[in-house]
Amino acid sequence: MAASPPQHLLPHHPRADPRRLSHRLTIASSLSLLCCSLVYLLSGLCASELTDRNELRPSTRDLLVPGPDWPYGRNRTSLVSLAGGEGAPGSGQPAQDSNSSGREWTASRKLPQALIIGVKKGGTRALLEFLRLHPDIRALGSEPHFFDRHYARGLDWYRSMMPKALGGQIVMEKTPRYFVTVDTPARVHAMSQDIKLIVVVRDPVTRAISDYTQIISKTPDIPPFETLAFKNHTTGQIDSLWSPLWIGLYAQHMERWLAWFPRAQIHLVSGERLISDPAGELGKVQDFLGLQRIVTDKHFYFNKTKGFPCLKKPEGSSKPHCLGKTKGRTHVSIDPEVVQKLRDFYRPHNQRFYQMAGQDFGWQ
Ligand SMILES: Nc1ncnc2c1ncn2[C@@H]1O[C@H](COP(=O)(O)OS(=O)(=O)O)[C@@H](OP(=O)(O)O)[C@H]1O
Repeated sequence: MAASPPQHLLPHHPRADPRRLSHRLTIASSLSLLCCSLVYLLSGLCASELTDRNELRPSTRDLLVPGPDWPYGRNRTSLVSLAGGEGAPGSGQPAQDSNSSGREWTASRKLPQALIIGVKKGGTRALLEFLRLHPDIRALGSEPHFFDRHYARGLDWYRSMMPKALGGQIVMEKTPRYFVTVDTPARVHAMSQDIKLIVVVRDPVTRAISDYTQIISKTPDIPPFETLAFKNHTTGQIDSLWSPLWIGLYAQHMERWLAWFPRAQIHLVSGERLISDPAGELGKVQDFLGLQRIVTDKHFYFNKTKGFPCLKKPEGSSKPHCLGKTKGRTHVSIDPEVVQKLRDFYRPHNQRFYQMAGQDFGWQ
């Protein structure tokens, strides 16, 4: 007959002790309840964190939708912009949204609350691309030219061109030609009396040469700068109606805007300081837009090869970014005597502009 093991070595069968069993069951169910609560709490936290990141603060990378001068294609929007080119409002189709991974159903298309209205060759692309780093700004990559060329398409069309934005975000676009087109101030005013207007101004002589450099790069057969700049080269009479010179009559253009908007609603950016101190100029623009100063000197570095400030690695990207090669190009060389004549021509106009602006931009 086989011997039974001693009683204390026998496996303890629960049924053998109902009191212990119920005690253990109570502990087990309390533990599982605690675990469930913990899992629930943690998943809730994760969900709300995702919501914050995607809805309230789309990543900087999502906001870096390249415009025509921004050589880093990323999605279909940027290709549409690139295809449209500067001055073309894309395909006329509603804007594709850059932040397709985000919770777009909470975002909507709104009319812009801020515009970069000029000036051509002032540094408007640099300003727009730098502002885009701000999570509270949604900016259209291409120039829609709504108020100067496509006004007849109506505000619904204009709205449909804008990128989707969340509640607190500011929608903006840049079309440098607005500053000099006669009907634009009244049209902008009819859309919004509160809109914030930004003008990047640059020494009008350098600006004119920059403008001409672009024109001759597209149409190499045009006459020399001197021929177009003077009505009569011998008498030195300037042709102020020649577009590259006419655009530089800032006081004249500013006067038209001031007939519709108070001075406080127009912010002037120095094109020269945008190059020498981009963070300083961006700080003032962010203040003007009522935004937190998020774009700071941490975002910029000076690229010696390009000779201009560029962006350090934007969030989510491993590469620094500079503007495209049509920005910051070598200007055609102009006879210094001609340059001096132009400086003399602009001096009184610049003085008048400084008075209107309440700011001396230090052009010679
Ligand atoms: N960071 C940076 N990188 C490159 N270029 C810069 C930058 N900041 C300002 N700029 C100046 O911007 C000038 C072009 O101005 P815009 O962008 O307003 O031109 S345009 O009206 O949209 O064609 C361009 O003019 P050019 O130098 O004549 O090419 C630049 O001087």
